Amino acid sequence: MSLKLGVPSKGRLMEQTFDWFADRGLRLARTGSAREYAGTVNGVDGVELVLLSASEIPRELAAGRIHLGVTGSDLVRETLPDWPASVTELAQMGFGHADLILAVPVTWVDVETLDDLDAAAAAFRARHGFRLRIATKYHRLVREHLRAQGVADYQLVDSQGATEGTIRNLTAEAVADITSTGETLRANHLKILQGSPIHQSQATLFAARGADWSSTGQTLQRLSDRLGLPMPTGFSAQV
Ligand SMILES: Nc1ncnc2c1ncn2[C@@H]1O[C@H](COP(=O)(O)OP(=O)(O)OP(=O)(O)O)[C@@H](O)[C@H]1O
Ligand SMILES: O=P(O)(O)OC[C@H]1O[C@H](OP(=O)(O)OP(=O)(O)O)[C@H](O)[C@@H]1O
Repeated sequence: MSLKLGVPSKGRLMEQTFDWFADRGLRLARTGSAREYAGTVNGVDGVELVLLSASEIPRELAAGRIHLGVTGSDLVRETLPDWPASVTELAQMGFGHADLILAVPVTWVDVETLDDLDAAAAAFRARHGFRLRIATKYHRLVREHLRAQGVADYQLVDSQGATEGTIRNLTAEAVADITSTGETLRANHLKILQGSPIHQSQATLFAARGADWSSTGQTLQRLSDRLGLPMPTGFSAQV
């Protein structure tokens, strides 16, 4: 049985993943046409490349259908309840950095912090008769963060893309989304609430606890050696 390595199938995340492995002596390459999501790994025997949407990789890891996977740390935390029970982090890869933040319109001059948002949310509910709406696709992470900070007077509305546009479209009053350059927020006249981001994400190499390691433990050992990573505990090489 080969060890299945899942990597993002397109865009910068795929290219930077290929570069990260190449810097460590492993050549990842797509095979066939640009639309064929299969590939090869040269440098360590017994590793099969599986190209997947970055957002599907957490679920594939949790189901044990891939042994290793590269995706954003935000997507693993958002997708998998109790993620450390399903996967273990092998390496933070140093690219794909993005902060999950809360943002409100720049015209809300009295709202700079989460405490301010909490106060504004109470006033909003009193005035409008419904809870302030926060648009996001990061439901789990946002709920956990707001619960930990004692903020309850809000509702989440789902937005799977173009989230910053929801305020202009009057479907939300605030957004929780990832940002890297800040350009999308600026273009939509939004400002980030002060304080730590909800999560600081980067591309990360994960191993699936539930995958079948019975015949792939030795391959993981060879791969870890090649990448200069310690062999993770609980995945010991099988002879
Ligand atoms: N503007 C950005 N800058 C840096 N990282 C980003 C940016 N947008 C997304 N990311 C990161 O890239 C990863 C993948 O994001 P995204 O959700 O777009 O992938 P995806 O849903 O798999 O894409 P698709 O469904 O179109 O294949 C996430 O971990 C996210 O944090
Ligand atoms: O801070 P910036 O560099 O402007 O990047 C932030 C934008 O990037 C992501 O969107 P993406 O391009 O993935 O499209 P989406 O809106 O469909 O999620 C994210 O959702 C923000 O909209």
